[in-house]
Amino acid sequence: MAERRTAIATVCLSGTLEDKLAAASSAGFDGVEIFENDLLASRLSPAGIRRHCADLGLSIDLYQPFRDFEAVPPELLRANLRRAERKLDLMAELGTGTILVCSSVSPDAVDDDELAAEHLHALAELAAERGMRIAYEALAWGRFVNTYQRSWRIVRRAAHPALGLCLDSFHILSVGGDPAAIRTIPGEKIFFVQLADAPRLAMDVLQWSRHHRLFPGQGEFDLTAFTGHVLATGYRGPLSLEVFNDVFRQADPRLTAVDAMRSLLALRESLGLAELPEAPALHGHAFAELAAPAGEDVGKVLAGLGFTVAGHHRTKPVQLWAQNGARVLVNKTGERTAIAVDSEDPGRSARRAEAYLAQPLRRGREAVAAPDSTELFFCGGDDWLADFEPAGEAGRTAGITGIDHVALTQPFDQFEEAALFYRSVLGLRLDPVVEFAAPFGLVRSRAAAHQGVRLTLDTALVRRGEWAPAVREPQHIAFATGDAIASAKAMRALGAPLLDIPGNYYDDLEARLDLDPGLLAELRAQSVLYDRDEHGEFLHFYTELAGERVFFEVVQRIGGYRGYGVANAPIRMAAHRDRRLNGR
Ligand SMILES: O=C(O)c1ccc(O)c(O)c1
Ligand SMILES: [Mg+2]
Repeated sequence: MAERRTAIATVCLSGTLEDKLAAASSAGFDGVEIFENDLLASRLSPAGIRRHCADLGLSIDLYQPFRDFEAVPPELLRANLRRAERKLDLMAELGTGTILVCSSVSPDAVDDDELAAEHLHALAELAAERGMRIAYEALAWGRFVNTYQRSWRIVRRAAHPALGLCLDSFHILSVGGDPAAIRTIPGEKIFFVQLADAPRLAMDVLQWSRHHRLFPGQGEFDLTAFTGHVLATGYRGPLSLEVFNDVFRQADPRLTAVDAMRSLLALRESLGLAELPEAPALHGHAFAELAAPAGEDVGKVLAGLGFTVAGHHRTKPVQLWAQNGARVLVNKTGERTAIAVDSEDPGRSARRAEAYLAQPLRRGREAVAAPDSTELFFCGGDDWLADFEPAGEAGRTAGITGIDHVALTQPFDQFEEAALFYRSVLGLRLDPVVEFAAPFGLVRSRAAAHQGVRLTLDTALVRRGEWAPAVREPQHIAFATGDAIASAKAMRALGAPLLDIPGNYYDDLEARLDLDPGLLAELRAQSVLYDRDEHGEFLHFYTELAGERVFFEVVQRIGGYRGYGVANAPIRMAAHRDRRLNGR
């Protein structure tokens, strides 16, 4: 597998053909599929594109798509063969040997496999004369040929050495096709393989395919099983990504190409085929670091939550606040947000992150940049405490035991990438994507957790305009307590600015969940929110914003509750907004 070639279709990336090729090359792809529209709009001649790709170290593995060719009346066949000859000539200039032919969607096509095979045979003859090959792909919305089984029957019937299949995971998995039967196809008849994932959406399959595909591991299809079936046939060609996605189409292609390559690395690892440093065991969060520009009194809020200053960084204006196992760094330069995990082997964690194309950071400790530029530190136990001059402030406490999770607001364009990044680099498990209607628009959220490390990723679903207050939603840290009600009381006594929750919320809790009246009264009195799932219960409350961007949450997990109280997030957001506007 180390020698397995990787490719990416130019349609995955934003920009002109030159932008796309530069991005694919710098992310380390071996080859590209050139999408016809990218070539048509380019000022480079086909021979010029060939030279440009060679300079970039890219092979051109496929030219595509050629549409509506087969099973048509004779006069149309003549026109289609003529059209095909021009494209085969173009491919000779491009220096590529394989063209993708999509199954027909034309109203002129007829439902006749014999005729389709005959026509594809004629096309394969033209290709063979030039030493080229035809890869026939069944589109999920093909007029008559819409499964790979049917395209395979036609290819078998045509029985031409220059005619084979293109298998595209989307067309197979979107419509519930059984990929296991791929194993019955001889590998040498599979001429090309295109990989795409997608979220499960109940919608027209063409729209789904053209707008919502994702890179492997970012959606809900089982690309590991699919690719396993393909490789079992002895297929020797490249693993190529073909992802039509509205966000990727407008995002920086250099970032998208790295994301794409990371998805292939993760896929290979899931197949046991990649030589990557294994993810070391994690032991929860070591610390979280908040950017607190001068004038934002994060310290005052932390003191109210029962934290004390436990140290001062030896060289930087960074304070260490602690309460039992919860450690927060407050960075007065206001420069960065960082998360730090406690790793069994920080060096290996960093090597793995770099193998997964994370940007290493020179921070004196093992650290890399995540896609949203959050800094990710790998600590070994309490080794990092050596960077701090201890400050033996007296220990008050309000019941916090550690960091439960860190919520990271993601730039819209980086949401899918971030989930794949944290999953592959840290070995976190991803929860399904959830969406909720917040006061200022839809929010998409996804949690990633493993071995005591929990992150939630959020993004506004639609770019926001002037009205919405929080284009950059605040980041927040959630602390764990064994008793949320007791912690809330203790924190109020310490002067913590806890967020007030409206009475309507508690009336609804009462209606929906028939809670014990005593518990409900306590929740209401302390502005503690409540949720439950099939595993347990969740009590949580928030502070007001400390400055523009930072607030804290305190959570109590009872039983095996697995969630994050997402259903309550709109209540929190409205309350923060209310506070900001009315000073209440
Ligand atoms: O959406 C399409 O038309 C289209 C074209 C070429 C492909 O390889 C494909 O999977 C889809
Ligand atoms: Mg395809």
